[in-house]
Amino acid sequence: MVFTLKDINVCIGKEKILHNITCSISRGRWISVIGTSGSGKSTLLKTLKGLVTIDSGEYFFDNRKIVRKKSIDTTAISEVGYVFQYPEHQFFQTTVYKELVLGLKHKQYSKKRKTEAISKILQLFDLPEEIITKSPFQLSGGQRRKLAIASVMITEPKILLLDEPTAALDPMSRKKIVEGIKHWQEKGHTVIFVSHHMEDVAEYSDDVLVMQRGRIVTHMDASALFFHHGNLVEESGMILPPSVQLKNSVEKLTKEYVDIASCREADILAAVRKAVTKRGEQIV
Ligand SMILES: Nc1ncnc2c1ncn2[C@@H]1O[C@H](COP(=O)(O)OP(=O)(O)OP(=O)(O)O)[C@@H](O)[C@H]1O
Repeated sequence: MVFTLKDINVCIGKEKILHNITCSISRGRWISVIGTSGSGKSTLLKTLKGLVTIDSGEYFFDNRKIVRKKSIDTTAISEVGYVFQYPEHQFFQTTVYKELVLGLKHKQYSKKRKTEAISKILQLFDLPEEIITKSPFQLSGGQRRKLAIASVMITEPKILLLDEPTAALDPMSRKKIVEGIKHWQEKGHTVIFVSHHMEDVAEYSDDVLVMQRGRIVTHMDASALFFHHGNLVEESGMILPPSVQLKNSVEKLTKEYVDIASCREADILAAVRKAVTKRGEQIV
């Protein structure tokens, strides 16, 4: 297990924000964290990155206990990259170039290699080279979000904590970025992804963690959650992904269970198409 939390409680001021959080996360998986606004998703991510004080409970990273007297040994989690919910919170440099080169400061790269690494990451995120002399605060909202992810990715973390990384992005940019992250995860990296986009959650997650009022309501395989425990999603105040809603409507209409391998949209649409075609043939 890369992360193991046991009975973690987090208070901010006098308010208890996280209640008895217990969960284990394996390496190499994509875990999405969902829940309505204020359910504690960002606070959970901040807890994993050691950005909030843990009131009580135990935190193990790679099976090593890393909380001592409420504070986290952050050097133990240096391979964990964190993309803030609001990109503005992570920019400290005066130019995009400085922001990106900062991520390479621990690498023994020549100037040429640094420039190449920066060009490569800009290309990956579809950001024009011209922006490198600009202040991060002169970029558009979507460009800032891309820069926020790029400036963490350039450090080559093994684990990425992403807090709503695609908010404020147009649909094409969103798809491109999430697919890029998926491609990176499939090479053996771990992704913990907070998102309100249920389509993305269904499309890319291995497991989903559902939060409600600072508690983990459930943590299970994405297909099992959306196909067999959709009530937990809805009872927690969220809406099922459109493709899952379509599957449910077809099942209601045909009174037959539609068997589907995964909750990825293409798999659902193929199975629904098959079920509808079969029914059409029976009618004829
Ligand atoms: N710095 C803070 N001071 C006081 N309360 C806070 C602070 N940060 C978070 N909270 C409270 O903790 C609770 C959980 O907030 P959190 O940001 O973790 O929720 P979230 O699920 O990420 O919400 P969203 O989807 O809106 O980003 C909320 O009630 C919030 O008001």
